[in-house]
Amino acid sequence: MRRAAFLDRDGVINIDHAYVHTIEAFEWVPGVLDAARRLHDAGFALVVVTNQSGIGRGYYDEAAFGKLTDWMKAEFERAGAPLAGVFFCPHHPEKALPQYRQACGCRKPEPGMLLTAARTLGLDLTKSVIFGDKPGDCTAGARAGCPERVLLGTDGRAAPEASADATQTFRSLAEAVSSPWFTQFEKATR
Ligand SMILES: O=P(O)(O)OC[C@@H](O)[C@H]1O[C@@H](OP(=O)(O)O)[C@@H](O)[C@@H](O)[C@@H]1O
Ligand SMILES: [Mg+2]
Ligand SMILES: [Zn+2]
Repeated sequence: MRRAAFLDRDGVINIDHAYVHTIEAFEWVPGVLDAARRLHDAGFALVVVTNQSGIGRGYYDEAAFGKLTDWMKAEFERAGAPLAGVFFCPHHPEKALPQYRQACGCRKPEPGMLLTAARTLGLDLTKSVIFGDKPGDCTAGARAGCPERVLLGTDGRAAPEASADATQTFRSLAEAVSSPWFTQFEKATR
C-alpha cells in the first residue's frame, strides 16, 4: 500500500481568495509544484482533499469545480507531480441549498475524504501525512489515523501557532518538504 501526502487546496496549493472557482482566480502559492514533485518522487501518492462549501452555498456548481480541477490536475502533471486523486466536500450543515445541506462525514474536520481516498486508492494511512492551513485539516488527519499533520501558514505566510492536532508547523509546503523533519519522516515510513 502506498503512503499518501494529503494536500488541502485553498491556502496550501492556491492563494485563498475565498471560494476560488475559476482558472483566472487561481493563483499558485509559490513553490508548491516543486514541493509536490518532491513528495511524488519520494513515493507519496498526492491526494487533494478540499472543503468546497461554495458549491453547497450556490456560489458555483460542480461543473465549474470540475473544470478548474481538470486544469489543476494537468498543471500538476506537467510539473512532474501527478495527482492520484482529488476529493471534495460540497456540503455545509447550515448554509447550503437543501440538496447540499447536511452534517456529512466528509467536510473536514471529519475524516471522510481521507478514508474514501484510502479505500479507493489503496493508501496506508499509518504512513501518511496531511498538509493543511486550518486546524480542522489536522483534525481530519488525526481522525483518519495519519501520524503526521502539518499546519502551514495560509497562502505561504508566516507559520501558524501550533494547534492540538498539528504535529508540525511550517510556513509553506515548500518549507516543510525542505526540512530535516521531512527527511526523517520520509525515511521512517519507507
Ligand atoms: O481549504 P480547502 O479545504 O481546500 O477549501 C476551503 C474553501 O472551500 C473555502 O472554505 C471556506 O470555509 P467554509 O467552507 O465556508 O467554512 C472559507 O475558508 C473560504 O475562504 C475558503 O475559500
Ligand atoms: Mg485551506
Ligand atoms: Zn461533505
